[in-house]
Amino acid sequence: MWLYLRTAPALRRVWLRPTVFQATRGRGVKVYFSMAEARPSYEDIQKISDFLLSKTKHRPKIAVICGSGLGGLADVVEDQNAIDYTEIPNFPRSTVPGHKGRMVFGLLAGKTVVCMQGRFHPYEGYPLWKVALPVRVFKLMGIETLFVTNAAGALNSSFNVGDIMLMKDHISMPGLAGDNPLKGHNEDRFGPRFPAVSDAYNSELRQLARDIGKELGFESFMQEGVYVQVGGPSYETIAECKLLRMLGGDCVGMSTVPEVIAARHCGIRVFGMSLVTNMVVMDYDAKVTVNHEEVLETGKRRAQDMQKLVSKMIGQL
Ligand SMILES: O=P(O)(O)O[C@H]1O[C@H](CO)[C@@H](O)[C@H]1O
Ligand SMILES: Nc1nc2[nH]cnc2c(=O)[nH]1
Repeated sequence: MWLYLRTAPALRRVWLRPTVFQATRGRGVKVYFSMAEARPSYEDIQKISDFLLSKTKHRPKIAVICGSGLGGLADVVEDQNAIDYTEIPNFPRSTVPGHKGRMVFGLLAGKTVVCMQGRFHPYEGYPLWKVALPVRVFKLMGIETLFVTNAAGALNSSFNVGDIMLMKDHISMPGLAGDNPLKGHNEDRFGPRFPAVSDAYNSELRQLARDIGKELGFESFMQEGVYVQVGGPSYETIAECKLLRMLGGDCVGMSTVPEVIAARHCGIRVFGMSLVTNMVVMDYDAKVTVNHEEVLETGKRRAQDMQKLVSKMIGQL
């Protein structure tokens, strides 16, 4: 059963699920309803894609999702058309400092791109399908390659603040606990019910990053490793950090994996990169704690190098 609610700024369609049936003596059956926001259909996502393409002459095949404090890349896009998320119908809003909340179309290193200057996170209250929604919009726009960046804490003690880690794999804590952006009805027009993600991070793009990193003299601060996605927004306890390191994680953050899973599901190839903005706290005697200001500050310091690496890679695609 559908219920239509008028909420700012739009009319929202809410699916009412009958959840509890309770027999009442002599009075038939009582039905209780719980509310869940309806997922957009393929056609709804097509409308978002058409809306965006109607606002720009650019027709990108490459998309970039910028992490916390790493949106500067979108500012150097040339001949740009920027669309605020608040203008896009049925699109989430950015609520986190360091995420401007704009979709920027234009040219980077001579290639047509679209950059998301700000991503969505589960801790903002968004379900995983909504966090990954922009990737499906990208698919219907014609995107073939996705670059994802994020700010992350290093679990690997041989890493340093300011290192760039090429993502070779991930561990999704929400995924292992049963939450996944693909949970629920599978839309076959995007991809199969059971997609493989053992090859999620494209090895040729990783090799290109290594080669370009070498050319740029970045070898001393380039790493490769496994990103662990946690729910946040609280940072990890010391015991959690020790556990995640034992599981094989090199960096930890609160994002990226939902977008990567949705991208691989619909056949978009992915390159992922983490900027180490802090070392996680592993010592009970430590006097330091992690904070978002430090995360954004490190982002600023290393942003230029990350931008150089990403634009050179895009230039060579
Ligand atoms: O992953 P991005 O969006 O780069 O941001 C990272 O930094 C924030 C915490 O400081 C969290 O949102 C974490 O996921
Ligand atoms: N979960 C998590 N996310 C981060 N983003 C940047 N640093 C961190 C961190 O230490 N932990």
